[in-house]
Amino acid sequence: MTYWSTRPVLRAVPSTRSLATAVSPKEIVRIVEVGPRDGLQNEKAVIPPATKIELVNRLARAGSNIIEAGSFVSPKWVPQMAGTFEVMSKVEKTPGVIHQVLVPNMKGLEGVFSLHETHKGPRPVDEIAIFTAATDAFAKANTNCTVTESLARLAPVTRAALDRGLKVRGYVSVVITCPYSGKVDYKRVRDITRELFEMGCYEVSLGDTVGTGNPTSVGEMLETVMKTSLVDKLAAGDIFFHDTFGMGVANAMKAVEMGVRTLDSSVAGLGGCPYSPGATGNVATEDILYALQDTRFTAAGDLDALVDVGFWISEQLRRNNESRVAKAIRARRVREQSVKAKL
Ligand SMILES: CC(C)(COP(=O)([O-])OP(=O)([O-])OC[C@H]1O[C@@H](n2cnc3c(N)ncnc32)[C@H](O)[C@@H]1OP(=O)([O-])[O-])[C@@H](O)C(=O)NCCC(=O)NCCSC(=O)C[C@@](C)(O)CC(=O)[O-]
Repeated sequence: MTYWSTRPVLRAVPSTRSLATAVSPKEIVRIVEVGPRDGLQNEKAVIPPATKIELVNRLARAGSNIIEAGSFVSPKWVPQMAGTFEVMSKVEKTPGVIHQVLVPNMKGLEGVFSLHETHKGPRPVDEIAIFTAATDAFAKANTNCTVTESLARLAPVTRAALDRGLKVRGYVSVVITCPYSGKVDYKRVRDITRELFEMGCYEVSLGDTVGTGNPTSVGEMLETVMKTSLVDKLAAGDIFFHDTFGMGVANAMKAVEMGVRTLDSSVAGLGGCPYSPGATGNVATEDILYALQDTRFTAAGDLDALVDVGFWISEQLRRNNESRVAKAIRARRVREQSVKAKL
């Protein structure tokens, strides 16, 4: 069978075809690879900067073209993210690959500025991501302040980043369920999303941080959020699924069906969130790429190469690879090799 090696990369319509026979070009779904940040931040093992750099570079070589590579947060709060300055200063800059980092406050942004001032060559950071939550309880656990306080803290960070030519992406956590205060009011998600857009974010990622959502609740949440004047922008926005209940791929496909054109995922299903007890890893990038195959959508990334990256990083972390697609592909490779050996 050849479908394992089908590469879900951009496919152009050959110009020699007549209009009558031309295949419609596929619509692009952007994939933000968050494994090196949201993934590694919640793994028990703290890996050295050299391994993180290798991960980011291997992902780029495997075709990931938007990579969240680290975060400039307090190492006391998230020790796994210590060393992001070094990681970003040594990551290979490949044309066409966007490197993003998470920033919680002005101190974090100053870290990015100082990296850019001292770095020789192209700027290592193309975009920053700021984050807040849909509930005060989660915002306090994650950033030691309420949602309103976090938005007030993030507004000047966004302005300063935009002034220096850095694009800004926003995250809203716990858009379905909060691990501390239960079911979330989707109107609150809508209002916070709107504030992030008004602040200057070009895209807002809606995180089902606990991973309790299913296609029905995700659909209801998206419908509420899309009932604003910002429907177009949200359609260009994205949604971020943790896979605690195994609904990650189904939820992602539901979001795509509803017009969302960016998805966040982690190679090998790395990660979770340190302030979200019980949350498992993110939906695996390999699983999303597989689900998008044979649809009218296409996304960057070489599935076979990403499977290799996923097994490599899982080995470094001494953890299991949580991508079901990756495990199935590896099992198939083993079978094919043993058949060949017998010939
Ligand atoms: C926001 C703070 C800093 C507030 O934490 P705080 O304790 O209120 O901050 P503070 O201003 O009082 O500072 C405390 C100490 O941290 C230092 N500090 C302060 N800022 C920085 C910084 N940027 N970089 C490095 N150090 C910093 C600061 O210098 C000081 O050091 P000390 O004087 O004690 O030695 C803290 O709560 C924090 O770092 N939180 C980050 C939590 C985090 O990274 N969570 C995971 C990311 S969010 C997520 O994963 C969800 C998402 C986005 O993926 C979507 C989803 O799935 O839901």
